[in-house]
Formats: sequence, structure tokens, C-alpha cells
Amino acid sequence: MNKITIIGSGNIGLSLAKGLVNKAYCKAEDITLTRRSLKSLSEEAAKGFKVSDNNKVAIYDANVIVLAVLPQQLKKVLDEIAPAVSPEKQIVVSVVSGVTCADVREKLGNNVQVIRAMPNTAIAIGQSMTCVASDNASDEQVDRVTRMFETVGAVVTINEDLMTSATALCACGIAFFLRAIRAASQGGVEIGFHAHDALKMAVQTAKGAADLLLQTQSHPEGEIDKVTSPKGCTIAGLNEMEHNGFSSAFIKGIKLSARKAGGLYND
Ligand SMILES: NC(=O)C1=CN([C@@H]2O[C@H](COP(=O)(O)OP(=O)(O)OC[C@H]3O[C@@H](n4cnc5c(N)ncnc54)[C@H](OP(=O)(O)O)[C@@H]3O)[C@@H](O)[C@H]2O)C=CC1
Ligand SMILES: O=C(O)[C@@H]1CCC=N1
Repeated sequence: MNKITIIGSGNIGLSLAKGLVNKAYCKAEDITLTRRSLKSLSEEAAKGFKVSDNNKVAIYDANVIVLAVLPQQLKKVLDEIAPAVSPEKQIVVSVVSGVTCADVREKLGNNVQVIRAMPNTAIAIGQSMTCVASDNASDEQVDRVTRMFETVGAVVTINEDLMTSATALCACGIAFFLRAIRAASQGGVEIGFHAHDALKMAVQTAKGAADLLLQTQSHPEGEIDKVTSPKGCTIAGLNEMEHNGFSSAFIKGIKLSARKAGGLYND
């Protein structure tokens, strides 16, 4: 039986909980959600989730403890739950950016198995890209956590030293693509579409681009070559974007996010 306690039920904690229930990994009643402001969880309580503002009590029954507070809030939470964690029956999964498995064990004890996971908010609809890493968990526990995240998206297992890069590319990355879609829709309005039509067209076009790569396993540039007719309008627009730093801006943003993600714990 999967009993999961999510400590820190904000944006990503709740997205994970919703995704797991929507994809029938477990029932709402198998998930305990915590935060300090309990009234903010009244909607989830009405949907059958257990809710609590007492982390120590909330982890009592859990097989899986998910840490999903901000990096700057984590030390206090770890100090609070340390005496109550049972290394024999519980595994700790941390989605907290910039905090290593060793950092977590420093507070919870060296015998606790810790797995880091880096999902994105599309986990709520079962479409996350989640990276998983651990430096001490057994293969069996890593498999178990991988299967959990596979019910709500794709999973790649990585070395822990690439976790801040995964944070930038996948967790922050969804915001970068969302902004790109928003920018496309704003361009669409300038060339004549009403806002809601422009957004719908931009969203479906972005989905088509992603699905094309996923389903054909082709390279983006190969697909771009099929769109850019000689002397045509696509290459004119694409080159104008590149003259204005499109790829360069994207790459620089990802590099800055990765640097920032690495420093959040002691921020
Ligand atoms: N947002 C995202 O897309 C992603 C975020 N992450 C990581 O997940 C973590 C959470 O991020 P995010 O969801 O955006 O942040 P949020 O601020 O939305 O969520 C954090 C939650 O933690 C709760 N909280 C704070 N202190 C405690 C405490 N002592 N006990 C219990 N709950 C507490 C807060 O509620 P209250 O104030 O009521 O206690 C809040 O709801 C971060 O470490 C982030 O790096 C990872 C991948 C993606
Ligand atoms: O912005 C942040 O710090 C968090 C981590 C990854 C996504 N959101």
C-alpha cells in the first residue's frame, strides 16, 4: 500500500498529489498534505485528501515522505521530522531545488534513504518530465520511486551532480516554453487575431511541434528544414529572431537558472 505524505503542499506538492490521484496511482485518502496554513487546504480536504499542519504526526503512517517546501524552509522542517522518521519503513523523496541527498541525511540521519526528484508542474496532468537521482537509496527504492513518477510523466535517472541542470532545463523549463507560447500569441494579435484565437493557435502549434519530435524522434533542425521554403517567409522570420538573440537568450536563461538553483539552500 502506498501511503504518501507531502510536506509543503504548495504549487508542486499539490500538482504531484493531483497527478497521482488523477492517474490512479493511489487514492486521495492515501495522501496526507501538510502546510502551516491549514485553511488553504480546505478544497483538498473536501476532495478526500488528509490534511495536517503537524509534519511530525503527518509522516507517522507514510511509506513515502515527499519534501516539497522552499529550499529556505527545509532546515526547519528536517529538524522537526528527524526524530519521527523510520529509516526501515520510510523513504524520503525531496523535490527541493539545490539541496543534496547528503544535506537531507545530515539532518535526518545517515541510515535514511533519500531520493531527489525534479518534476515540473505538468505533473498535475500526468505530463511531467521528472529527473530522479540518489546517492544511497537501494535500486529497489529508486525503481519504486521511478514507477511512481512514471505514472505522471516521463522519468530520466541522472547523476545527482546534474540535478541543478535538470532543475533549469525541466522544472524551470516549462515556464520558458509557456512564455514562448505567450509571446507567439502576442505576435498573433499584432497580425490580426483576437487574443483567445491567437492563444489557441499558438498552443496547438507548440503541441504539434513537441509531438512531432516525440513521435518521430527526429531532430528539431530536420523538422525546421521542412518548414523553411527557399526565399520563404519562415526563414525570414526565424533569422530575424536569431538576429535578435532568440537561441542565445534561451541558452543564457537556462544557464542562469541552473546557477541560481545550486545556491538556493543557503540563500
Ligand atoms: N514550482 C515548481 O514548478 C517546482 C518547484 N520545485 C521545488 O519544490 C519546492 C516547493 O516549491 P513551490 O511549490 O513552488 O513553492 P510553494 O511556496 O508554492 O510551496 C511551498 C509550500 O510549503 C509550505 N510550507 C512552508 N513551510 C512549511 C512547514 N514548515 N511545514 C509544512 N509546509 C510548509 C507552504 O505553505 P504554508 O506557508 O501554508 O506553510 C507552501 O504551500 C521548492 O523547493 C522548489 O524548488 C521543484 C520542481 C518544480
Ligand atoms: O523557481 C524555482 O525556484 C522553482 C524550482 C524549479 C521550478 N520552480
